[in-house]
Formats: sequence, C-alpha cells, structure tokens
Amino acid sequence: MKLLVVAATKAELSKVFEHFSLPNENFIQQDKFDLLITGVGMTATAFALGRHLNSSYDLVLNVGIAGSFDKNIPLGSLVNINTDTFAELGAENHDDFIAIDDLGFGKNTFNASYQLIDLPMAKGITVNKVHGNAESIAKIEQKFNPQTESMEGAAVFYACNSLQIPCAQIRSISNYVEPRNRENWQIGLAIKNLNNWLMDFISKQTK
Ligand SMILES: O=C(O)c1cccc(C(=O)CC[C@H]2O[C@@H](n3cnc4c(=O)[nH]cnc43)[C@H](O)[C@@H]2O)c1
Repeated sequence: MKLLVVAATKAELSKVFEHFSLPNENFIQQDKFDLLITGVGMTATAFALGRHLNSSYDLVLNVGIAGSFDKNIPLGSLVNINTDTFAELGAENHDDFIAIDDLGFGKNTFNASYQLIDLPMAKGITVNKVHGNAESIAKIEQKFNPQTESMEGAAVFYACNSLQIPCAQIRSISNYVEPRNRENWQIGLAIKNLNNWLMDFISKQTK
C-alpha cells in the first residue's frame, strides 16, 4: 500500500520524525510511506496537496491535533473523522449564516472514504479561526452540531475526493472548544498518543 501521511506541522509528528529518522523537510518520499507537512490551515493544505497529491497513493491519512466540542471525548484520545464541513464557507444573513451548499455553489461537507480504522468516529468541522468565544461556539454548534474542529481536515477530504483517492482523518484531542484558556490544552499528551498510534498503524501497513 502506498501511503501519504499529511499533517499541518512537524511538531505534531515529532516522535514519528525521530522514530523513522526523517529529514527536516516538508515532503519526504521513502519506501514505507510518504509524508507531507502542509502548514496550518486550508489554504496551505490545498497548495501543498496541489503540488504533491497524485493518484499513485492508495491511502491519504490526515493526522493532527484538534479541538472537541464534545466533552465526552477525553483529552488525549483519538477519533476517526468520518465527515468534515467547511464551516465558514458561505454568507452572513443578518444574524443567520447561509452555508455554501444552501447558496447553490456546491458542497460544504466531504467524507472519509477509507473505513478500515478501528477508532471512535466523529463529525468534524474545518475553520480558519479557532473558536474561543462563547457566543460563536453556541452559534456553530447550533448550525452544524460538530464534535470536533481542525483547520485542515475538510481540505484534505476535498482534494482526495476530487481525485478519488481513499482518505481518512485521525485527530487527537488536545483541547475542548470553549472560551479560550490555553492552560487547559493538553497538546503534549495529544501529540504523544497520536504519534504512538501512527507508528503502530504504519508498522502494520508495511509488514
Ligand atoms: O503550542 C504547541 O506546543 C503546539 C505544538 C504542536 C502544534 C500546535 C498547534 O497549535 C497545531 C495547530 C493545529 O492544531 C489543530 N487544532 C488544535 N486545536 C484546535 C481547535 O480547537 N480548533 C481548530 N484547530 C485546532 C489545527 O488543525 C491546527 O493545524 C501547537
């Protein structure tokens, strides 16, 4: 299986870089798997995938940390995002928001297409602006009822769906989506658990 791992930052895959002795580069091609570091956000992700994604890949795995709206998901635990929505793409209509699909300009939700990962499923949104305000959190929950948010997931699904390449997204929960309090974030734990899971997944795929 030819695997492409896609992450926003090297810091999120620090243990994987160390374990596989990977060079300090943003696009790494090797025998076991390829790795693409895109930079944070949808634009950087789309640009990086535009340069490097091609249909030779059997699976694209987007990995990273994420925030959770759902307080039943423990910090540091991993979820398999099966559907992801561009939550800010659309138009304000006074106090309401009209999503791009309701405006008639195409889809705002894209799905994972690789199902063989045994982790709890979750419904994600992708945002440019991390939520950190009680009013905007209540609004987005009412509109999309998401469990998690990241800044890249839907862009990866969009690109893979466009080229019909199987894709999955695994996120490790680093924080709850709440009025911003960086002291509550568990980034170290989330990154450790994500890296351990990914090393195990890669070793099983490449046995
Ligand atoms: O501060 C650090 O030590 C640190 C180390 C590694 C990564 C980070 C990031 O901030 C990564 C940004 C990445 O995280 C995703 N993310 C995490 N929480 C949320 C959230 O609540 N809402 C949206 N995105 C979130 C996101 O996909 C970014 O790419 C810091």
